[in-house]
Amino acid sequence: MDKYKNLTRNFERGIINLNPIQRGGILPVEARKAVYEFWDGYSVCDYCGGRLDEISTPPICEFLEDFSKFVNLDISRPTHGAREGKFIVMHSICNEGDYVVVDGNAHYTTYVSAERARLNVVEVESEGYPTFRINPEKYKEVIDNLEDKGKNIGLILLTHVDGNYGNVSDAKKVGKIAKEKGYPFLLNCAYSVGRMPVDGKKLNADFIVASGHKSMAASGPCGVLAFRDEFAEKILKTSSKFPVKEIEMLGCTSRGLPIVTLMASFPHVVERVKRWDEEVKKARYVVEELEKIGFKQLGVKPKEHDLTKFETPVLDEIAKKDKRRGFFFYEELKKRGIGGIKRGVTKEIKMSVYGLTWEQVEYVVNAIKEIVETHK
Ligand SMILES: Cc1ncc(COP(=O)(O)O)c(C=O)c1O
Repeated sequence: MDKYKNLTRNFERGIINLNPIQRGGILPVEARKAVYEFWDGYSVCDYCGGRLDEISTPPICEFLEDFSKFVNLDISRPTHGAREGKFIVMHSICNEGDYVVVDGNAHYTTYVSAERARLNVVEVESEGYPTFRINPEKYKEVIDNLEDKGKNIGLILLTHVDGNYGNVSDAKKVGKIAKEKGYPFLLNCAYSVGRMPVDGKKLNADFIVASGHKSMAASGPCGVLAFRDEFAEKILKTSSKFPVKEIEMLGCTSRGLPIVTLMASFPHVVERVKRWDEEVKKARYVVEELEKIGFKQLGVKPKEHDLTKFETPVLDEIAKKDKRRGFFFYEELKKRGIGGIKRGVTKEIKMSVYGLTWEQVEYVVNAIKEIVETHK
């Protein structure tokens, strides 16, 4: 039992963390304070009248209304994350064996959600190396092809910002195609809602899934599913035996600390998305500076999102000579108080400077330049 004593994160405090999946989930002070109030199990259930989304102390009910306005859709429900939101939509609005059309950059959780809902998945391939761009027109081709074969299409899904290249896809166009063809359209906003402004109706989305721990400054796991009124009947169907309980939510989803941090961070998140242009400038600055030392940005150029993937042949060359091999980069960064880059990997790296101050961004860029210059 000793292994459970004094659990620590084993991640340096105060380190600048460049891991893209973690940068959007850092809690502001207000949310950290809420942790101390709500750390017990079922801590949001003190005044529950039977359903999570109707709780007003703490203000979950109002939060869901505020969130719907934030993403400009009609109804919202808490989830445990983006993946659970995708599964709920697939399971409630599709029929077993239906086809889901997804982009070639879709996250693995899109595929496992579809599998769990017993659906088939067809991909719209990206344009491949080096941009990996998703061409909205290709959705039309894939849909036509499925229709010609007499297949039932249940859902069109697009990853708004993918987790590999940080490409911002043209949701509005894909949504328009889905609408013209008469299919519901789900936008996976795990990497967008909470970082950048997202307007569901403007983007022609019927459903948006968001991730609290990835992009809304919340503890994991939590997220939100927002959708249009017309899908309420299917998504919010209640149990015949327990008429107050929504089946797709298994009664209640996030019922403790994570949803509290999501709410406590919400004002901070609402403010930070207004500064999105500045975050994009930071990402472009990083690309401009690191391409000077031989890094090559993959994905669409110029950057429109903080998640940035580089090919790094220069690091690979150094790794061949350095006795620490691929680990030299991680170790040199660590010495300089920087973490979050995968250990031992030198061919390609993924990073983000989202939410760092300009001073920190410059520090990171200079540290990487110095490591390369002094080791090559
Ligand atoms: C594009 C994308 N969608 C979904 C997810 C999963 O989000 P969650 O953990 O909230 O289910 C990720 C995680 O990396 C992602 O990159």
